[in-house]
Amino acid sequence: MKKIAILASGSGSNAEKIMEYFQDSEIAQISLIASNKKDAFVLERAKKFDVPTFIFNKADLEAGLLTRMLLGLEVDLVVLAGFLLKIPENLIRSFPDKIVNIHPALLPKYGGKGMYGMHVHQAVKAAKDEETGITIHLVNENYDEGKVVFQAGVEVQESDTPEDIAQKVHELEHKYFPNVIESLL
Ligand SMILES: Nc1nc2c(c(=O)[nH]1)N[C@@H](CN(C=O)c1ccc(C(=O)N[C@@H](CCC(=O)O)C(=O)O)cc1)CN2
Ligand SMILES: NCC(=O)N[C@@H]1O[C@H](COP(=O)([O-])[O-])[C@@H](O)[C@H]1O
Repeated sequence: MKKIAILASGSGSNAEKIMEYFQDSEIAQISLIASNKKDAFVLERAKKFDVPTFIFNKADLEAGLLTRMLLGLEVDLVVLAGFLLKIPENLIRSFPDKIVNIHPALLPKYGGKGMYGMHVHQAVKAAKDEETGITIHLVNENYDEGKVVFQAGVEVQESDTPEDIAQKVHELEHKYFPNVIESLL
């Protein structure tokens, strides 16, 4: 049975879809949901699925505390699902090509520092792009520059608000992320 840990900083709708997907799986289990925000709603979602949770801060992350926990749990894949801190070298070195992130745009467009959540959809709207989408990629030391493993696009209408765009992107994320995660195990 493969073990998956999810890191998330916010609501956790992607984390919930992943927990649902693997709930009765014989291939993998969600061993941990970890967050850097003690009030993140993802922690409530974890309780519904009886998934253990762990709260940490940026100093813990950079000191290797989370890395040691994930190694101790013998996690096979680390999934970033709306996680908003930079993954440090100590974690990347311990899980080479085993950390995967979902980004709410078609990288390399709209990536890098500051490009997260609604900031991304606002930028797509401001640019009057006719398409956006999702990118699922392996994580390296820089934001949004790791190897792309999957992309999917969706049309943006002129009348779409950033919130409409966010909804369309979330639908893509929920549809594809669990399957792509399974393909990486
Ligand atoms: N080493 C890596 N760490 C992380 C990556 C990555 O590709 N390599 N992806 C991000 C997720 N992400 C985009 O997909 C992303 C998240 C957050 C930011 C950002 O600018 N964060 C702010 C802090 C925000 C906060 O603390 O609320 C910042 O760094 O100033 C950019 C991209 C996860 N980690
Ligand atoms: N750059 C990172 C980033 O913006 N990640 C995005 O945060 C959202 C989390 O939603 P969720 O908490 O409902 O899963 C998702 O749209 C994800 O792509």
